[in-house]
Amino acid sequence: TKIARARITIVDPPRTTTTTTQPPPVVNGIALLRLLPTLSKKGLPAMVNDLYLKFGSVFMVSVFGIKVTILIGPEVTPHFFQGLESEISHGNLLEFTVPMFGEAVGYGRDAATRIEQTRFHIEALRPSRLKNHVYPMIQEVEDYFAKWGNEGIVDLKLEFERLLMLISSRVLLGKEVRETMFDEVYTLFREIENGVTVISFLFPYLPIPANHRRDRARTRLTEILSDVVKSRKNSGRVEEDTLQKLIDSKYKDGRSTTVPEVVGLIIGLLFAGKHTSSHTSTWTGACLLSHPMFLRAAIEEQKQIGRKYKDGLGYDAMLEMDTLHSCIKEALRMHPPTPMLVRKAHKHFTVQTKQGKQYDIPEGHTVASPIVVNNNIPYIYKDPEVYDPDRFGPKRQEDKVGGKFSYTSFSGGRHTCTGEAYAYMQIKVIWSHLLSNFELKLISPFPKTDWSKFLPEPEGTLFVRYKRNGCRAST
Ligand code: HEM
Repeated sequence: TKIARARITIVDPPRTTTTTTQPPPVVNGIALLRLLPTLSKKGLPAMVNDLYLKFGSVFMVSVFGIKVTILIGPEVTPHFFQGLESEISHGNLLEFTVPMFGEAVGYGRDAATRIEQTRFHIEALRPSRLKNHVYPMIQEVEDYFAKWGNEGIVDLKLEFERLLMLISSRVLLGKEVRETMFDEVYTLFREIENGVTVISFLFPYLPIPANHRRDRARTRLTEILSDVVKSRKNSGRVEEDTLQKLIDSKYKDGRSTTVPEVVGLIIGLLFAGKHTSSHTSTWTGACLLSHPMFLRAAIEEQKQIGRKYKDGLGYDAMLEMDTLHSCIKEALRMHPPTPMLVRKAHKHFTVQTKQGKQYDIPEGHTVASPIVVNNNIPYIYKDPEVYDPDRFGPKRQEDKVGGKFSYTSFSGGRHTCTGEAYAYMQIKVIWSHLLSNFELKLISPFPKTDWSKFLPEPEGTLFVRYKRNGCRAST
């Protein structure tokens, strides 16, 4: 049985046949004020959904004096996702990352350099490179859960946060950090992460305590990582991790990456990959452990794959875990860690809705596409409020049938997530181990989403009772 959870339900807006281009409908201040109770009680997706129902898939709101055009659904988002950087880009919307990653990378640099640096990320995280990372991931996961007792109660959210950082430090940062400096790096990184708030997003350089703590933490983290990079460069020592790939990266003109660039690039990857994967692992657990039918199917798949790969699971085995993959993908559909994508339109463009209306989006507008609403459109996803991993199975493939940009948890087009394959791999390694080795029971209620966080997460704790397979429960 599928257990429906109380979530937003989106109905298709009425169909019209107008074809003349017009400006997007404007949501005025009064309409926004009327939705404040919805925002405080049900959160951002419910509020944007209400606007979608009323205004359709394209509308404009004014927030803090900034005009934001909202685009919802695959019909109106192709240009948003794949338009040229000169026509639509992040503009200065990611300025808040400069004090986090440093001025040597990303939005501290010009667009051409940034594009080359994105290529370094893409090459360092290529799925083919993942093969080398799977064994270290498995080792890290086995060592971690070996420390659990035969039975007990744990907060999975807390466990995953630490475990994901352990995996990242081994696979991304490398053995120097993992073996001798993990605790300090973990603490510093959390300080930088905690510095990401609505205020730091809007005013990244405001002299407030949170920004000071973030700056102090980055200075120290930069010192530590710079020493690691310099020591490798000086000694000629070469490792198998992602840090090494960034050290070995070269610009088109043959120039090597500098130490501050390598450090900024690796902090950027840590930031992009850690909280997203850790919250997705938690949501996957909450969804699976509250849906017995899918839990049984995922456990059965582990048994089958375990029988096939008797000598131990590796890269190929992980790729065969289609059921687990769908369970994670469905948790991500319903609980995307990045709920809203934003861009700046440098040139006006036109969109056409499913109903045939055409809108002109003016140059200079901030444009946003809410993943939380895109992923719940009922003409693409049947009963979108229901956790149903089978929707991605070979018979239904709802996201493929819905067309390009129907599933946007990893964004799409020009800025699609470079770490998607890596993310699935590490979450599968974790859940494959848990499902194969433990009986798990959810104790906490199904978590709500904490919308007060800049990057929303499962609210509170996620307590589960575990019992190691083959162990008798104590009385
Ligand atoms: C479940 C886990 C993850 C989710 C849901 C996720 C989601 C996203 C999204 C939505 C974007 C696009 C933002 C935009 O269009 O503005 C993005 C970008 C990115 N992600 Fe992920 N991500 C995940 C894990 C990871 C991991 C593990 C890494 C690396 C280790 C990573 C690296 C990146 C990078 C480098 C970008 C920037 C791409 C660009 O701007 O060109 N992500 N991610």
